This record gives sequence, C-alpha cells and structure tokens, in this order.
Amino acid sequence: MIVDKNGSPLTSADNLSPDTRHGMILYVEDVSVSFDGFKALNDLNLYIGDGELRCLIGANGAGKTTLMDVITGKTRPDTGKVSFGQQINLLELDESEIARAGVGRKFQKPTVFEALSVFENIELSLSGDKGIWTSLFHKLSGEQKDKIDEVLNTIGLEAERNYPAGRLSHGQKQWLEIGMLLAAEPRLLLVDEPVTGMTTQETERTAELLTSLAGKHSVVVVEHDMAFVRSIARKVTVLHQGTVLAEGSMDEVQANKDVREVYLGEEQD
Ligand SMILES: Nc1ncnc2c1ncn2[C@@H]1O[C@H](COP(=O)(O)OP(=O)(O)OP(=O)(O)O)[C@@H](O)[C@H]1O
Repeated sequence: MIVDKNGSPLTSADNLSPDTRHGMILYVEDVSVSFDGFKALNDLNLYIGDGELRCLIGANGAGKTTLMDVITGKTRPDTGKVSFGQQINLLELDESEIARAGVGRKFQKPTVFEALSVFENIELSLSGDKGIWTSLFHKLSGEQKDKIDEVLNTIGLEAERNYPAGRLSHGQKQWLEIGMLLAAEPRLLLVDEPVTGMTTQETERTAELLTSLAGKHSVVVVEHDMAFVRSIARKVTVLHQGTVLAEGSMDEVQANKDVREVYLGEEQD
C-alpha cells in the first residue's frame, strides 16, 4: 500500500487537483436519490463555477441536505454523475477521500474542541489524521505557523488566538470552524445555515467572511435567512421537491412566478 506523509493510504483523489479549465469546479448531473420510493432528489442538475459563491435555498424538505450528502459521499445517488472538476468522479470516493480531494463541509452546529485554544483547534485540522496528542506535541514548522496566522487573520480571531474555544461566542465558534476547514485548503466549501442563532453584527461579519473566501475557494451556502442570502449571493439556486426550480440573481428568483408560488410567496408584500 502506498501511503502519504501522514500515513494515510493514497487514493486516486490524492495528488490530483480538480481540472477546472472549463471554469467549473462541481458538476452534478441527472442525480436522483430515493428513500423508500420517495424521491428526495429528482434528476437534479447543478453546476458550480470555480471560485463562485452560490446560495442554495428551498423550503424544508426540498432536498438541500440530501444534495450536500451526495456531494460529500454520505449518500449515494441511485442515478446520475457527480464530478469535482472535470475528471474526479466523486461517486467513486468515500467521505474521507472526498474531503482529502478538497471538498470541505461545515455543518450547522459548531463542533470545536472547547478546552483547546483557538490556535490549537486550527493546528489540529492542519495535521490531518495524526491524532490529537501527536498533533499537539509535534513541533510546528514556520510554514505551518504562517498558515495558522493566515487563517486567524481571515476569520478575524487573531486577538482570541490563545482563548479556549469554549469561551468564544456562538458566532466566533462558527468562524473558528470555518477556519479549521480553511486550514485544509479546500477548493470547494459547503456551508450549512451559517448564520442561524447569530446576532446581526455576527451575521454581517459572516457575510464579509464568506464573500472574502470566494475566488480562492468555491463556496456553496445553504441558508434560510433571505436577507443574508441577498447580502452575499450573486447567484441563487432554488430547490423544490428535489429538483432545481429556478436559478439566477436574487432579484430574478424573487420575481420568478414559480418561486413566488412555492417558496417566497409568504415573504412578498
Ligand atoms: N434518510 C432518509 N430517509 C427517508 N427520508 C429522508 C431521508 N433523508 C431525507 N429524507 C426526506 O427527503 C426529503 C428531502 O430532505 P432534505 O433533508 O434533503 O431537505 P432539506 O431541503 O435539507 O430540508 P431542511 O431545510 O428542512 O433541512 C424530505 O422529505 C426528507 O424527509
């Protein structure tokens, strides 16, 4: 078995960066997923541009989580193709291989190590599968320290670098978790409902953070907070009954008759 520097087995996804020469980082084509005969995703097509920030909206049960689960390998579709760049077939990889290929996922609830400092939390995610003790007692290289500083700067937590993560506010924990993902340098970040439970100020800061990540990373944000979506999205995809109902700017989708009927109706004045 061939292993990488962390001792993890090498797979076809390692040493491969997604081929984005056509400007696309993610291709989801004709994907269907059934649970006991119920189609949670129904011939769904979604294309995410390299460096794009996309918002995914849709009522409860529209299929947003199932779609994220398919992209990250948690759920296998019955039919369809999912490709990372042009050449990496995500349906052939398991969840950890997909993460190592460069797809990061942030779940709604923050899961930081509360007793460890902000710095140590990021340090841990730099070191892959080595385990907590080896990671914390292993001497960091200058390059690794620079990387952690860069992440702290991006997420705006330099002043809190030595705080135990448990002392951070809810919003700061969410940013720290985004930072932990960034330490692994993902090309595509999937972010699930990042501003739930945040104060107005934290929500604004999160909008700035996610916007700043686009370009270097491609970011897909699932969110119910329409004001937040409006503040960050250039392009919005509306899911309904497991398929794409509409796609375009926030103004375009809000003006779309089908969208108004099934999803935004109650928000129109
Ligand atoms: N493991 C499962 N078994 C059976 N049905 C499921 C399963 N996972 C999801 N579903 C169903 O598939 C549909 C789509 O669910 P999904 O969680 O993807 O929607 P969602 O858009 O993420 O909704 P929400 O905004 O509430 O999180 C729902 O009707 C849900 O009940």
